[in-house]
Amino acid sequence: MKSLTKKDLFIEGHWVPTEKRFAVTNPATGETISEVADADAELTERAINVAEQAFSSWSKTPTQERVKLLRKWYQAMMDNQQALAEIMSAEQGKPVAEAAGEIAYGASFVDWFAGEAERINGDILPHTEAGKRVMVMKQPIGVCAAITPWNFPNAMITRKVAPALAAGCTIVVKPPQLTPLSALAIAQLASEVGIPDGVINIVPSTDAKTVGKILAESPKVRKLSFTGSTDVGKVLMSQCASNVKKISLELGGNAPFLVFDDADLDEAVEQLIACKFRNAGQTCISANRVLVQASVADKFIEKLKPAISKLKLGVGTDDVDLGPLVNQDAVDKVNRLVKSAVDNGAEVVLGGKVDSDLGELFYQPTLLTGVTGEMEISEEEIFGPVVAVSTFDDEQQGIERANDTPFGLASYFCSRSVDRIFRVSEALEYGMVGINAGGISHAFNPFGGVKESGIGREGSKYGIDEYLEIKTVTLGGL
Ligand SMILES: O=CCCC(=O)O
Repeated sequence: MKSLTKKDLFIEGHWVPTEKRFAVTNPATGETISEVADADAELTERAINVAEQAFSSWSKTPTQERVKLLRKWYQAMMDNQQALAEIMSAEQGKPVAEAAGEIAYGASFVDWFAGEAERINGDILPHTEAGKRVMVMKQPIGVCAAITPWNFPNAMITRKVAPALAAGCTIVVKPPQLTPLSALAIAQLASEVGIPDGVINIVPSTDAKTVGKILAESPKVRKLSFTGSTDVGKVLMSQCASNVKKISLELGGNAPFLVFDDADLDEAVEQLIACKFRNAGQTCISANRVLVQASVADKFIEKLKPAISKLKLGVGTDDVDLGPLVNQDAVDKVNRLVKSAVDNGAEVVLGGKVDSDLGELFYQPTLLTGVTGEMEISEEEIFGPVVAVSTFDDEQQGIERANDTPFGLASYFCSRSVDRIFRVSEALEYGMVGINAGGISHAFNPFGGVKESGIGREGSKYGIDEYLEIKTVTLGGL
């Protein structure tokens, strides 16, 4: 087996160096861990052309052959789980154990979509005219592009690449500048297990605007899937409009986490901690606004305090619960939101600053109370380890506050009453609702949002449809 630490572009099964390179740093230490090749417009076009050539044979490869290769790729990721987790932790900062969890989560999309490849079935429909039948065929959409974020350097790639390959599509991936190494490592494994050259191409780049525009505007690319900010998603969507490209967007969120007066408060605390502190809060489905019914707020906060206090912050290679934030911009944003909340009357109960003994990117697990819906911290995605608690009086007000945002990705609530569970889950304007559950992500769940949180669903039995076209074939003369 070759080393999984790769630093060049991956195009047509070859490692392609470039003269211009960029540094990838370890957020825990500030050290440069690699100098990675930097794709420009020409290399991006080359990757698209290669994916187009590979499409003609991959799309015709028998399903069972594609399934076999996907299952081998899944197994290779699991066999190398620890090595991949160490690469991820070094470039992204999350604890190695958590990174290993992400590798299993990421690999599970490959396994899941290998299964879905076996169930791409068409239909034969009756026709109103005698002597006619209608066949519905499902065909791979063509060359795909994926633009992925730094917070889940493995799973956000596999959640797009696996259904694309399962459907018979080829793909060009632009991984994030901050975490390209995880992407290149799984490309190496794909190559080792025999996924044909050109089926997966990886083009890390510092010029995200140019590469993104080429991928969005190229008529050779028939589908673009993006996970990232709403602002960038809107730009890509307008660029994709130039050739009416199919697009999936998984964008920003502002997840409410409601605790009702009939909740099991111990369970609510446990689920909130799991949800909020995953990846140090740098998760698009992280609880952003913790809304607690006023009558149970004091009791809830008393239970929450010790649970947050015992979280261990530190370097990802140690036995810790959370690592550093990804870079200084991330820390600056959290500092700004916390300061503005405090200036407007919120109280810091725990944390509220960087732990500079550990380093400048290590933000302490933080609890803020007295937060209101008007504060910036309630309107923006915090993307850091800050629990911002506000209160509401009754169910109706809780739902209104929860829906009072242009975003609609994930939402959560805790309640033990069956009628409330149905009422509230129907009333929440979100693509995903966790009830007494802070963990809602699985390969078999549809993942995606409404409103400005995106378009389309990833994972699940629905996820493969994003990579397929439906063709209606009417047969006469029967
Ligand atoms: O942050 C985005 C995705 C996280 C997940 O898949 O649970």
